[in-house]
Amino acid sequence: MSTPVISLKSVSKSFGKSRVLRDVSLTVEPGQTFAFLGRNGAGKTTTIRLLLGLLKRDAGEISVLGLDPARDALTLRDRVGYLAEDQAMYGWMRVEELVRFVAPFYTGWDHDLASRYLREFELPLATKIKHLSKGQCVRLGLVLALAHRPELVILDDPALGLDPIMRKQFNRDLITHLQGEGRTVLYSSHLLDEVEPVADMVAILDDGRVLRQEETETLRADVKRLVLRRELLPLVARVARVLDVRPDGDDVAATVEGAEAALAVLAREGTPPRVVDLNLDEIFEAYVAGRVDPELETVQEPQAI
Ligand SMILES: Nc1ncnc2c1ncn2[C@@H]1O[C@H](COP(=O)(O)OP(=O)(O)OP(=O)(O)O)[C@@H](O)[C@H]1O
Repeated sequence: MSTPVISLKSVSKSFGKSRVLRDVSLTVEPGQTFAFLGRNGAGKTTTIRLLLGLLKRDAGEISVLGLDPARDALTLRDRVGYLAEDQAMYGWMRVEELVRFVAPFYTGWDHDLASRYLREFELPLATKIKHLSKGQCVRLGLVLALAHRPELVILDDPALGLDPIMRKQFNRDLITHLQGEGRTVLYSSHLLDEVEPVADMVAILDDGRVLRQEETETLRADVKRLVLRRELLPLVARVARVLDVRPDGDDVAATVEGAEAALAVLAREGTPPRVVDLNLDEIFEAYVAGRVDPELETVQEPQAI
């Protein structure tokens, strides 16, 4: 087993009385593109700030590239590329001035690569930062995050300020390029259709807790929507976790974790359901906003013990 690039073990963080992260454990392996998913306020940015040593944890262990960010934040800054959600930049500088200003902070700054990204992202070198559009600011932030060829790239909602065409290009070209170079990418987002084609691993964070970390393909195989007669639900709930149930004509559509076991038990009963494959968006929604009857939860209780 290789050493993980990122490891969080039982990490907690509060701001005053508000507990923002509860017992968070995550692992990101070298070369992975890791999608860190959560709704607004779930705790994604707080986790990222802990990884960069910009905040201190209250409890738990964190290792990034083998270092403790609370102690080695400066060393890490040289080895990690970070694009913040709301990147603050010196508005009075021109694009080329800012790039020249930032370069000496990094030992591995690659001037040719910076020029290439500036060209590819069509950034106007002589324009002042304060006159750039939002999308241009994101693209400039990316140049600054990537030109020192970091081993780990952390992108906090990077596609947020980009138009749909730029977003597609971003995913197809940039992430593929980073993957091709073997870089590890942690990509925080709630624009899931953007993440789906590029992520190897997915973690779903909700209200400061990790609900699931799984390889994207495994998650898709494990979580399915089954359309079946309502009276069969308790049977399913005994072998699988029902995340969401909603009416579907005379039947119900149940989104379940553990689809294989559910299908096996329904096959034994001679009542195979209609199976619907789900995209990441639908899986995410089932985990964070799924609704299940209270009576079904009672059936499920023994499973949780
Ligand atoms: N410095 C702070 N002081 C107090 N509360 C904070 C601070 N930073 C974050 N929070 C709170 O912690 C919670 C998690 O915020 P965080 O920014 O980590 O969420 P997020 O998942 O990144 O959300 P978004 O997708 O909206 O950026 C929120 O309720 C937020 O208000």
